[in-house]
Amino acid sequence: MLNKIVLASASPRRKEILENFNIDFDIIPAKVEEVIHEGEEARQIAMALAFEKALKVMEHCEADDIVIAADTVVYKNEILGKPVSYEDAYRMLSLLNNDIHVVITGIAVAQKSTNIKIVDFESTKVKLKNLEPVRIKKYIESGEVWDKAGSYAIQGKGALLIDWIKGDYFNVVGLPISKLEDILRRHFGIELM
Ligand SMILES: Cc1cn([C@H]2C[C@H](O)[C@@H](COP(=O)(O)OP(=O)(O)OP(=O)(O)O)O2)c(=O)[nH]c1=O
Repeated sequence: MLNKIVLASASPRRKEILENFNIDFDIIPAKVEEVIHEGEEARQIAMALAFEKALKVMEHCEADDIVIAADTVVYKNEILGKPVSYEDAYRMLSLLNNDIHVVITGIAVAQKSTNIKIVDFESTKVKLKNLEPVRIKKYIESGEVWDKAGSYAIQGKGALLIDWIKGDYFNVVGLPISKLEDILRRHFGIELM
């Protein structure tokens, strides 16, 4: 019998990405408080939060279920999560403006019955164009910044802010699908092709 796959995420983007591949899955959102500790590295935070989400959801699953979770952060001198206000979004986008930053997604895959617990990360470099303050304001007013790490969505109107990217595009959107397949193939014999 095939193991059930559970995506531990409320993010519509993660669901949409995974739906494009050869895999049936259920969704159980993970409710974890995203606390960032002083001095922690971005990749450490992204991996720890992804791992926490996977473990939380695993409690509600059958022992054979394979649970997948992810967490995305944006990093430039500091770790940027989701904006909490207009000012916060403006500050983040001004920090990222006309420069290179990295988007890091932690990915965790876990199964209770085998005690397999894998945690890894993917990193993508993104360069933003030189944006006039009025363009940044207009973008925030578009309304898509709110549930996005770093206050932009590359898959939305945020595409207009981007100069170039180096690495996996899907990693920026929130799910490093190629890295995920590496993990699923290697540890569970599951192919997404
Ligand atoms: C940089 C960037 C982030 N994002 C999103 C991906 C993530 O959904 C979000 C970062 O928040 P996360 O905390 O990683 O995820 P989430 O709260 O949306 O969902 P869950 O914890 O239930 O899995 O930012 C984009 O959609 N596009 C982008 O270009």
